[in-house]
Amino acid sequence: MFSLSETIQAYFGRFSHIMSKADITTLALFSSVALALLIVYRRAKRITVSHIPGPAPESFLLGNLPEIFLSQAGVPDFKYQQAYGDVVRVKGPFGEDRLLISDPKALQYIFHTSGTLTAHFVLMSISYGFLKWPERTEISRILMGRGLLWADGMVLSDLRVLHHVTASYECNELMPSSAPECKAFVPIFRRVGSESPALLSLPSSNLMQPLTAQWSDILASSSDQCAVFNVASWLSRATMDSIGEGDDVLLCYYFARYLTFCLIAAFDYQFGALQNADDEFMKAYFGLMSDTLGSPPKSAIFMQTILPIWVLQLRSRYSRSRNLVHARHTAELANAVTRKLVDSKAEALLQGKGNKDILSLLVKANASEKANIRLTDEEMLAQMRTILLAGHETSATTLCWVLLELARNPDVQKKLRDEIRATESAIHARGDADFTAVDLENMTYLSAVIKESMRFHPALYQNYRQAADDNVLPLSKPIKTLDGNYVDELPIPKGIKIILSIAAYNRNTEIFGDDANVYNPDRWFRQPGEKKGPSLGVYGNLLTFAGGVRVCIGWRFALYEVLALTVEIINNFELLPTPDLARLRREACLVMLPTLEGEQLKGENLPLRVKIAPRD
Ligand code: HEM
Repeated sequence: MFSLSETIQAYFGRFSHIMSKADITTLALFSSVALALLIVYRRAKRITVSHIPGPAPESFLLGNLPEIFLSQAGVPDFKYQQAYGDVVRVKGPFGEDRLLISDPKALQYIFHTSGTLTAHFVLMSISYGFLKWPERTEISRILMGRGLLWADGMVLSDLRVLHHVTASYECNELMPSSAPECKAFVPIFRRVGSESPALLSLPSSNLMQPLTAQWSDILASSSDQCAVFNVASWLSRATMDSIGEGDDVLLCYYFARYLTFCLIAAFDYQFGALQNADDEFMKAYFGLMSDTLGSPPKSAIFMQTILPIWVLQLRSRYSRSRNLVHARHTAELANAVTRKLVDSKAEALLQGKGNKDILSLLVKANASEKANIRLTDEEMLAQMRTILLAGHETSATTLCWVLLELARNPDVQKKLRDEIRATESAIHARGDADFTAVDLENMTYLSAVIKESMRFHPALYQNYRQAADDNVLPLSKPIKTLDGNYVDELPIPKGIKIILSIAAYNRNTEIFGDDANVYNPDRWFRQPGEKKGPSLGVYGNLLTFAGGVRVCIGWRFALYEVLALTVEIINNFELLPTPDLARLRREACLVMLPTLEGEQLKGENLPLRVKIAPRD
């Protein structure tokens, strides 16, 4: 082996006929030093995450995490975006560098490009460059068990779910790109919301009293035909009932992580949540998120961030802290409900009365499998609990924010009601009794209101990912680094934790216009040419349902549910703001829940004044 200076000397030795030996040695030494300096300089100039501007940490121990996890949802995201742009360096514990990203191209890379979904016969494999934060998946495990939201990486149970579901379905039924399965559920959403006699006569063993009928009764008995409702509580129960309903395959769809397919919501079960607000199961679910995840103490943020997962697991199993006791109690109730369902499906199958809902299919497929590849009880229940929570809390919250904006913007509310009633007249004129999925889709102002509300108030405001390997993020526009240079791509190290800000992306002015920070449904009628940026989300290019290989599996279901319930409520009622809204918070507890300042522990609260909407 030659040293660097010997190599250089050997090279310059070729010129010995024109240079003395001393000159060659000096030149070789000089070149070695220059080369070494160049390497050091290039290293120093190499852009790393620490060169990216960001807020000063609150403390060395916790960095910026208290502000990020204790503020109202989206508030730090918007603040950092304004001050530092769409890629922000934030600090974790002990000075660790993290990123908060709302840059469209970087997000597209993380959500879409870095993940691929490959079909091999009936199996699908997913390679995925950004995994979930382990401490966040532990939260999913506590709330929902080892289901779809929890899983990451090559999880055996995915293979099993995939196997069972594909064994039960024709492949084309699993891809609801035209969404016929979801549309088929519009009558159920309408029934949950409505008082239409035609729909009430749908066969049902335990028919709940619909939401509008109950509101109408309460208003009729009040002296001024007006009442203040905690709309959040009502909607939470209405969407729980929607999830529980359904006689057929609800929605189905692809995967999650490396291998998977789908899961489904048709439980073929009626929770009766609207009818019975005191139901123990419903009471446990109501307030679960705000109680277990809202405003965590700093010590909890610290522990969650630095403790190994097995310690967190022990803590969640044995801790006597109120929020963890609540989470365990809800898990037990949910397991009991879903276990009963599984047993009743198994019994029905034995008697040859099997239904076509997903649970029946799973039970059937599972029973016919060899023992070593059967879904365990725990796996089966976890998938069902995931659908229960992911499907009900998000839709209920979204509806809350839709109704809040309608109460705050009476012009928008009136315009929407006019469109709904004009459509209703057309439906009656053609001899039909009720809105169909196509009627809902064709209401352009309704669609603009829902898109705008989902843009402005995404129920899930952040996603949390960690780079599986060293990687390079492409950027939509160059970033000015702390030392004054510009970079148009950002190298990131393996393991770096990234917050994908759905809330901040949804307010990106380059994509949604200079007035992106204003609620304005009319923006959706602007020329499409005005929108720029890569294709990211499944609905209006919003990130509200995430995107790519881990997109929300229930987005179409949720969309029809929100459309149908909004139509039902606005057609029948006028919504007005109350003075309490001055205390309204966007509570950051994984899902962005409405709560009132000073009463966060009471759970979701959206107090709106409700009147019957007069007809001409
Ligand atoms: C407006 C309502 C909804 C919103 C805003 C929403 C949003 C989201 C988002 C942002 C994700 C990605 C989460 C992550 O990767 O960490 C997600 C995943 C998921 N959603 Fe939804 N969702 C809604 C309704 C539903 C419904 C109705 C269901 C079921 C019936 C559902 C089931 C799921 C499941 C199982 C996942 C996990 C997918 C995976 O990780 O592979 N969601 N949802």
